[in-house]
Amino acid sequence: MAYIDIIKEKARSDRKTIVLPETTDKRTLIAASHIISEGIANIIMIGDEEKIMDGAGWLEVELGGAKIVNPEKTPKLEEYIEMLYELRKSKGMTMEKARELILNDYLTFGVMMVKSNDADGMVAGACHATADTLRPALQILKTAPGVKLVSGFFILDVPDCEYGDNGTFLFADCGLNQDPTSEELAAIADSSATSFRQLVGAEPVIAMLSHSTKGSAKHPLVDKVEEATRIAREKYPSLILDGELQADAALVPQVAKSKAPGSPVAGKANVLIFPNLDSGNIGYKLVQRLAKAEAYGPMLQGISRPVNDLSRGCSWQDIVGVVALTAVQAQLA
Ligand SMILES: CC(C)(COP(=O)(O)OP(=O)(O)OC[C@H]1O[C@@H](n2cnc3c(N)ncnc32)[C@H](O)[C@@H]1OP(=O)(O)O)[C@@H](O)C(=O)NCCC(=O)NCCS
Ligand SMILES: CC(=O)OP(=O)(O)O
Repeated sequence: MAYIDIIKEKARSDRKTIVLPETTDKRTLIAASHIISEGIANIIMIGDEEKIMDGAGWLEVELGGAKIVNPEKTPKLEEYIEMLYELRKSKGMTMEKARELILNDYLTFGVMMVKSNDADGMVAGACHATADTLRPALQILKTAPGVKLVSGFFILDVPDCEYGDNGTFLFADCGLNQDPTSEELAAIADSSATSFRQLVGAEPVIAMLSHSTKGSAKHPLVDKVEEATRIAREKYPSLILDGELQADAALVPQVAKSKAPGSPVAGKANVLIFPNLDSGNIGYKLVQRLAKAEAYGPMLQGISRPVNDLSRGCSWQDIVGVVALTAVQAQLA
């Protein structure tokens, strides 16, 4: 069974309610119809019912089972405005600004639905840049208890691949933290271990990636990853984690033997922690496009409720996959 089919099956076993606020996006409408017909999640779409149904009619997709919430007509309008104002007034939010956001910014409206337990999770980002998609989630939902940093990961399912967990990998951070410190990289490794266990169901084997393996290069960039490895080992001693490792040493047993003999991770890694967002974002897109991998994300970890992003380059199938993964996160929340 393909990785994502297992996730869809899990999602179906305890159906959650996911908000899709980008209802002018064609791929989102097509994805919604598949999610409903496959029973993966209950769907809430935000916007004007007539416009959404016109869009669906034009695309010839069935949205019969979706709940449509129009911010202008919802009985929850005043409650959400008041709540947003209360949550953000110390950061300069006014009642007027809160009203404008709740009425006009569907991403903020969707996050407020999740915050208010009117939905279990949200997926957006097909037609919004990541910064705009994630900001309301970070501002309103905040980190989960005991977590300092939210980070972004992808699940990659690589065809015909003998590495990782039968070709399935977690890559982080590919979406959020632009230049994490050593301390932050260690925290990203710990959150990624939890996400991997939850969503892949296997033991994480974590490589802290660099352009150097075990001191083969000298540079402050290498020192950062070496220090992150030291911190992670000290703070999370039960993790199977090693660094600094180049990608080939992390993945390929033959290369691991010569570059990092004796490493518990080299040649076996299934969780790859990138040193910064340039390498993480470029790395996942190369694997997705050149190796024809399925790429689901950027998913968030460390946030208090499940809200996940998409690439603007996503397909409707990617949206279905991320919704299924979001539903599984919601089951575990
Ligand atoms: C997401 C992002 C926009 C946040 O940065 P920002 O707009 O400058 O916003 P701020 O730093 O003021 O953060 C906004 C809020 O989110 C919180 N926040 C930001 N990053 C956070 C993180 N990694 N973990 C937890 N909270 C975070 C801040 O604490 C702040 O909360 P507050 O307003 O209650 O104080 C920024 O990190 C970013 O642009 N990341 C890259 C996204 C991207 O382009 N990715 C590539 C494509 S996937
Ligand atoms: C994840 C990502 O790179 O998002 P986008 O392609 O929308 O910038």
